[in-house]
Amino acid sequence: PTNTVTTQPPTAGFGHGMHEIDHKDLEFCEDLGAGQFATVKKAVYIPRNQEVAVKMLKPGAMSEDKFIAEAIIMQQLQHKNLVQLYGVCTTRPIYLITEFMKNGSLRQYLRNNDKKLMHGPVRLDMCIQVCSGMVYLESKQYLHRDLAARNCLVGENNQVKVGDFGLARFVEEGVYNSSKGSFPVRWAAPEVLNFLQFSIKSDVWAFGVLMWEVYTLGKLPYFTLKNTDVIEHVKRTQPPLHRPDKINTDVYNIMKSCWEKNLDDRPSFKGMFEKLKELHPRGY
Ligand SMILES: CN(C)c1ccc2c(c1)CCN(c1cccc(-c3cc(Nc4ccc(C(=O)N5CCOCC5)cn4)c(=O)n(C)c3)c1CO)C2=O
Repeated sequence: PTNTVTTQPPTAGFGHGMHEIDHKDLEFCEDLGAGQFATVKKAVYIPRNQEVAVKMLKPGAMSEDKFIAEAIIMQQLQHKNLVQLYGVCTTRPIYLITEFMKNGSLRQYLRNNDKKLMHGPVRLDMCIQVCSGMVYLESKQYLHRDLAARNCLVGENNQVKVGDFGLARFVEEGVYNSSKGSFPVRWAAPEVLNFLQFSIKSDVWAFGVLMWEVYTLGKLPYFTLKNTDVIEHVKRTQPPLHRPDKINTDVYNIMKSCWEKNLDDRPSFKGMFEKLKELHPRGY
């Protein structure tokens, strides 16, 4: 029932429990880019003099009402490896105010910093951080639905966080699978390609592809194939992606386990997290 009085749980807002942020409390700085669904600007949240990112949903790209309702749940998802949603401006255009990550998307970071990322531990550490954020979402039975290096962000000293979790649900019908062919086929599990069957196990499949992106320093999965051929390839090729150079066999085995055809044979994020931590030289 919506009419019960609930004491606001401690939210990730700016501490005052409200999830509504007023436009006038934001001082905008430079553009951070425009995704398919939103344009994002850097800003300062004046009352706390805090750097934030402001995501302005592109009108029509996402159903705004559904999103506002979801924002309250998203704001309560709090973990050091999830980009924190601080609050929303519900007056149109809808703004989402999130934590600012100074080094942008993980995919860009991998491609722009390949020199210093060449040695193993850093790449394994990045996979462990993403896995840690996904262990938390798994524990909350919250699906990402579009896990990929482009949807993760990098902060100070190689800190990696999972972003835009759950937003895929609010993309207006037809935007994802529109003629623009923007559906993330290269990260999609067979049951998603066949039946759009999303589950934590399809997020696990995507995590395996993300690990491959990290170890290839941001290569496009199946870069020799075009989207339509990827669908056929994934259905009949096991493992779907070749072994990246200079990867530890145990790490590659974990990556391959994400791509089991039968989703029940794929590991949990919790299970992978434990195994990945054991493989890290500095130990966790
Ligand atoms: C439905 N799905 C899956 C969605 C929905 C929205 C979005 C995405 C997926 C993912 C893409 N995206 C999006 C679009 C634009 C910005 C952000 C985006 C970019 C940030 N940070 C930065 C920092 C620096 C730079 C930069 O310019 N450089 C160049 C110099 O070297 C350092 C990096 C870019 N972004 C940031 O902190 N947040 C929270 C979001 C984001 C991430 O949020 C979205 O807004």
